[in-house]
Amino acid sequence: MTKVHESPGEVLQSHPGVQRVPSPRIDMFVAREFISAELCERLIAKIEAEHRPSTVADYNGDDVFRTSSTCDLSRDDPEVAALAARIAEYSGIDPAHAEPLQGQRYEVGQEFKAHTDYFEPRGPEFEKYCAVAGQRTWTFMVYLNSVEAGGATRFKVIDKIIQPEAGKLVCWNNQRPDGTPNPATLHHAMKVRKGFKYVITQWYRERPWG
Ligand SMILES: O=C(O)CCC(=O)C(=O)O
Ligand SMILES: [Fe+2]
Repeated sequence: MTKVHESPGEVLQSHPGVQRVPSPRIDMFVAREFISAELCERLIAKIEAEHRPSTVADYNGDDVFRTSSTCDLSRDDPEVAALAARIAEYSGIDPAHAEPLQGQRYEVGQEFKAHTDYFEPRGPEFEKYCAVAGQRTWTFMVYLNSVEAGGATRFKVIDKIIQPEAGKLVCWNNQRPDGTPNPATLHHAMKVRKGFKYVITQWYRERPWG
């Protein structure tokens, strides 16, 4: 059993095979082969079956800021529910704080320019997105395929690039230890140059999702 006083960072650190990204500015971990190649394939099929243009909070006037597609993965799908449960258990985070799981799909030329996953505390849409469940805390992202070219995730403040690889988990705390948003989490899903890119994303909130 996970002890309640353990932080997600401590819980994550305890798993065999997990690597802490060596930066004093961000709590970030990578685990290869977090899910099987077979599960990756089935999740890709679900994303292919249903996706819509991705959206952004706090529109900044750039119509090509996020050009990917998003799939809302249903909790009624037992495989989706099992994956959400697995991530919660792995992180030690209360599953009630999880947003619905999403899939993201990128074609050649598509990207999500440098952004943070937290909502701008003074932004016009903070109230709309955060009134019930509060700010985003941790991001868990699993790459579902190895992209033929391009598609890496670049954290430019900490000078770290994560390459897509089927089943690889990357996760980070969007907040600093004092609970304020951490600008060092800035990241860019770089353009796919060849093939497709698929990921799943699990975001957690300060309070239960509702
Ligand atoms: O696809 C990626 O590499 C990153 C995706 C991302 O940053 C997001 O969906 O918030
Ligand atoms: Fe992001």
